Amino acid sequence: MSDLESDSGEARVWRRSLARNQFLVTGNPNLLGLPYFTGLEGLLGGEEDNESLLDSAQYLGNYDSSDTGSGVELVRRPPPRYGTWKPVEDGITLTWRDLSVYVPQRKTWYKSSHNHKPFKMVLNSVSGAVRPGSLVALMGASGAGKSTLMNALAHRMPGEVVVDGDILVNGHRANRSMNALSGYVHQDDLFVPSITVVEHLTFMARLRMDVRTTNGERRARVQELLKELGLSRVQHSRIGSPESEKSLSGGERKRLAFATEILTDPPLLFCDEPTTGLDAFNARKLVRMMKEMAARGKTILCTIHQPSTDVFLMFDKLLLLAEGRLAYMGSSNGALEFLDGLGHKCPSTFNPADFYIHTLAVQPGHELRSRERIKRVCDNFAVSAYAKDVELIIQYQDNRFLQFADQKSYDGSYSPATSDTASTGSTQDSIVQIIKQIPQLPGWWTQMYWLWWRAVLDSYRNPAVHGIRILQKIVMAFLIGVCYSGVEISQRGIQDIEGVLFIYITENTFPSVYAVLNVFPQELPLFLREYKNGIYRCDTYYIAKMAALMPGFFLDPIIFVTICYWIVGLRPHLYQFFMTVLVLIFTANTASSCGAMFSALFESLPIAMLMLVPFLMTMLITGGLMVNLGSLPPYIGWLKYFSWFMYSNEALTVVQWEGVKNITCETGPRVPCLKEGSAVVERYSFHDTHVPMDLICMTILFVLFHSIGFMGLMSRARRK
Ligand SMILES: Nc1ncnc2c1ncn2[C@@H]1O[C@H](COP(=O)(O)OP(=O)(O)OP(=O)(O)O)[C@@H](O)[C@H]1O
Repeated sequence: MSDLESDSGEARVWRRSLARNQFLVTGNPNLLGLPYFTGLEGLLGGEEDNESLLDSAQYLGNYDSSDTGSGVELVRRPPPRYGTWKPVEDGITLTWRDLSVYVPQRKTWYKSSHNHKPFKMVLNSVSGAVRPGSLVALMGASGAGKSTLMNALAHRMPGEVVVDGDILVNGHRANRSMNALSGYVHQDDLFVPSITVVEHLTFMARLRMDVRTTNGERRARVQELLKELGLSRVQHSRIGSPESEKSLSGGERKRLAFATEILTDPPLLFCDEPTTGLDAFNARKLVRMMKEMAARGKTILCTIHQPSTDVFLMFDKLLLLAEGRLAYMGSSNGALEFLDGLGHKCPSTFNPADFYIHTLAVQPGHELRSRERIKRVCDNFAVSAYAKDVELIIQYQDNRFLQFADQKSYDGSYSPATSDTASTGSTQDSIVQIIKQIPQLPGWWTQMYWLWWRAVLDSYRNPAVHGIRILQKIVMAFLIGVCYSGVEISQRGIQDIEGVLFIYITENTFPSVYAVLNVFPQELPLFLREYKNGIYRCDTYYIAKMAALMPGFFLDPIIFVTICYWIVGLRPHLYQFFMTVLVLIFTANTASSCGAMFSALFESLPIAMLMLVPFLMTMLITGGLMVNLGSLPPYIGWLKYFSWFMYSNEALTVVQWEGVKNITCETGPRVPCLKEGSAVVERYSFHDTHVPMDLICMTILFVLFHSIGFMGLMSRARRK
């Protein structure tokens, strides 16, 4: 050891050990002259005790600290074990000041309109700070606003919710860049049920880990997490869903959700009740993992319900919320002292966590008294020394922000007087400058590929989507074939042939529409969450989802026509057969695009169905199947241009009757007779030169329906 510097006035000494990057510190860190410590000036207020040194050590984020009795030993942490990119070394300090959240209130018929307030305040001017290297427990009674606070801090609030106040990351407004910086373990976990645990983690590793990470490193990280979270045994089990064909237990799902969020080792982690549903052993193990992450400089904010005493003691700091207000923020022991000072003493037999919740809950039957108690606690906290400590950290972070703004305005690239929105761009740039090592996400094609991969696994493991549908197609093809077998080219045969073509169209329309109708409503919550987390774009999701289903809309018509065409006895030429298949492939795909449009436009399946039925009926009527197109009134006739039934019907009719001569006439001069195929085509107001145009029009409808569907999904994703 060698003395490197000492402060003569107050005999503060710091020394560095001979081992590289290892410090033994005694005295006030303000005097150390290290860049890490300079920022703490004023924050520590000249305190010299070891506790503030430990805090300082934690503040550094990339140091481990221990109290040796005579001083504090700081040891630089080893570099991360995986990936070519390194986690953020300086860590993240998250601060928020006067944060209020207002949620919209729906107007109900029984509430008089003058009493109706459009917004309800669920968070009331809450301020706080979380420093790197700390594991903070966010506690409060049910409905206190814990999830709301976490969502607001994580910038994962629905669009209709109003968030007022400042949220700063290392002194800068983070906004959407928060997605790249943070992981968020939600209270309710959402997965694609048909894929396995390892497939899910592989998918996430491909889309969330830095693009420079090698495949071997990704696989190693997945295996490491499976092992650490005790999921190796179930890695090849399907995740399943809690309502049906259950596969993973609730605890396993929780652990998988946690593994998903820590895959990238984010510098900031929000966990909303991650231990709910876990047994004591797994809850302890999970919190210990968080503790280890915090010890590596991560910033972790975690809501927790009824933790056992030992789990509770693992948290460094405590944040208590009550009725949307801040009731306490500081060390876990400090909360007991603070409440004790207000006359709320924790009985020795009580778990402190239970005591806090009990003290800050609105107790049924004693609402008024409970609210008075909560108000008193919150009011007292606002003027307490604990609140001042928090305020000091916030002020320090504010100063960093102002320094940045001054610097930018000096450079001429930033004006502090500009609006919040205007400053967002510069602020995001600054975040990128500060936190240089946030993962670089994969590009458009990689996203497409992996989303398609997951969608294919999902759809082909779901028997309702393909297996049963193909079986149904085969059965229907035989049934229809038998009913119409032996049609002939005669006057009576015209009706039979047109009838069977009508059945072909409907049989390739309705199943295709309904096959996709539930695709988006069913997966909407998962899509919205993943989209908000910035895992992928809306267009890649939409296209991948459709691309995964599309082979079915090629296969269905091929199977159907191959069986049915020959049994019915339609024109026995390869050209007519292949053209019939082709037209029906176009029909099935256009119909599926219509289903996708309704699926994406409406949030739930029943509403999508409700809207679809009149639309399909209109398309069917204007398709020339039920009514001669020539007799449609002009004010409704234009709708036929949106009807793929019409294009398909025309193309199939032309293909069947093209070049047909000498159709036998019934005996008797009064019976009308169509002697040639062209006369049949004309009879239905079709044109025998229109087949290519029919195919082009169906393609245009396909693109139009998908474009509308995509825009619907996009606007929902942005709104929610
Ligand atoms: N989007 C919303 N619309 C209407 N009310 C909301 C919304 N979000 C939150 N609230 C209300 O705000 C209050 C706080 O909700 P929040 O979910 O944050 O509580 P919590 O402390 O996380 O509760 P719990 O522990 O039960 O999950 C509740 O009364 C809730 O009904």
